[in-house]
Amino acid sequence: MSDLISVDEAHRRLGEHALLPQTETISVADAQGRVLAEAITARVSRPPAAVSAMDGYAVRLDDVREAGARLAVIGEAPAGAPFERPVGTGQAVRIFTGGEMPAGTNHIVIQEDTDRDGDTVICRDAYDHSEFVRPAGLDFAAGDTLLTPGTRLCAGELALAAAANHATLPVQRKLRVGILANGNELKPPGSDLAPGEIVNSNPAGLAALIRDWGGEPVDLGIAADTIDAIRSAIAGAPDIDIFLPVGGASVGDHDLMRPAFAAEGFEPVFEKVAVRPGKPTWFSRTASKRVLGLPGNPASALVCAHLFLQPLLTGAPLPLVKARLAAPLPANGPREQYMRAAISLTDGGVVMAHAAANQDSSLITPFIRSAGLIRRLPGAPGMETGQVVDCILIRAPRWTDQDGS
Ligand SMILES: Nc1nc2c(c(=O)[nH]1)N[C@H]1C(S)=C(S)[C@@H](COP(=O)(O)OP(=O)(O)OC[C@H]3O[C@@H](n4cnc5c(N)ncnc54)[C@H](O)[C@@H]3O)O[C@H]1N2
Ligand code: MOO
Repeated sequence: MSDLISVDEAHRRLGEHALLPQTETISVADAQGRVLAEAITARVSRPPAAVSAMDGYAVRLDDVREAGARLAVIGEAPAGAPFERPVGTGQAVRIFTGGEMPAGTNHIVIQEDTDRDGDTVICRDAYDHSEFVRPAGLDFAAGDTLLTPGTRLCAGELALAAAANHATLPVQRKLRVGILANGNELKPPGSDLAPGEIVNSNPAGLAALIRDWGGEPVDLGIAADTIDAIRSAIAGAPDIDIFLPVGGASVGDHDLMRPAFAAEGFEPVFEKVAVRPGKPTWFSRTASKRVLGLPGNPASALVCAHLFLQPLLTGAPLPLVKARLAAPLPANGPREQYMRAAISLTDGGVVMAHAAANQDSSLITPFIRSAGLIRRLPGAPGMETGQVVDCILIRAPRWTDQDGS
């Protein structure tokens, strides 16, 4: 089980052991960014009846085929208060945007093209086809399936669900991801640091990514470098779906995360991945829980969260784009490599990737300039400026970025 597996094989095993989503029902007002669990069907038609698209007069088209028609105004139809009687030949109804078309009318003359003489409206122009009428169900009809399961709810989807007369929506319950740091050297941000101590910085970045991917981060704190300390942190967090231990993943005497989780009943699915950075990344499971072990090196932790936690949380393929290299790259070694890179646009609109000069796995600073990770397959030859590479987007590019080195 200690085999070094490829990134593709790791993805296959993650997919095989993905947690089945559970459903909860929440208010539309709280549903931004959530993932629909069931199809949403329209409870009403929109618009519910034919309505006017403009302020003006609802008329019979046949009455205004000649310029200068004089029609008797027999009532009003503002939005929300339909005019109930049928409209006959030679008659018109004053109507406002969103008002229902009265029975018998099939055309709107906008008010700018009319003159008013007491209860008579004079339509100055001639018309040969119906205008400014929105038919019933133009947007959607009652019973239409509007949204399918798996849809992420953004502005358009939320407006649509509300318009279809849904106050609540069935969504996937957020997976609770428990971030567990480990290391006697770690202290919370803001601490007075003694010699040898460093800041526990990885959870801050990982929690942000978990939220971006629709999960709920839970800070399980810092466990000391003993199996018992790690085991009690695991046992003390019973409502976690995915444990995310960070650090203690490698082969040193203080790398105790795997044995601690094994002692708590987690069975290994993979133990190492041929990826750079992040070779010690590991994944284990019980019947209802998963644990993705990330290396403690900050760049390894963030990159491997993108590569392996993201698909576990979103169930979606990684967001790949093609870009041209802004600078040459050396040949790659035997591990698949993901290089932090700025993503920018040339004046001509070509997407460019510029790998950070230093790819050391301890560095955090390159992430503030990097919107992408250039993917280099095992043994890939050196590449020249302008050649096309695959990049995983790790955040929306700021297209004004010009350089990432
Ligand atoms: N003899 C070998 N040594 C190492 C190997 C190997 O194969 N053989 N692998 C190296 C690789 S690759 C990586 S990556 C690291 C992984 O190390 P661990 O996951 O065991 O991480 P730690 O040793 O706990 O920490 C590494 C580094 O990161 C710092 N760290 C840890 N946690 C945090 C945190 N929450 N916030 C900020 N910084 C953190 C820690 O202080 C260390 O400096 O192992 C190599 N070694
Ligand atoms: O995998 Mo480690 O991340 O190479 O430093």
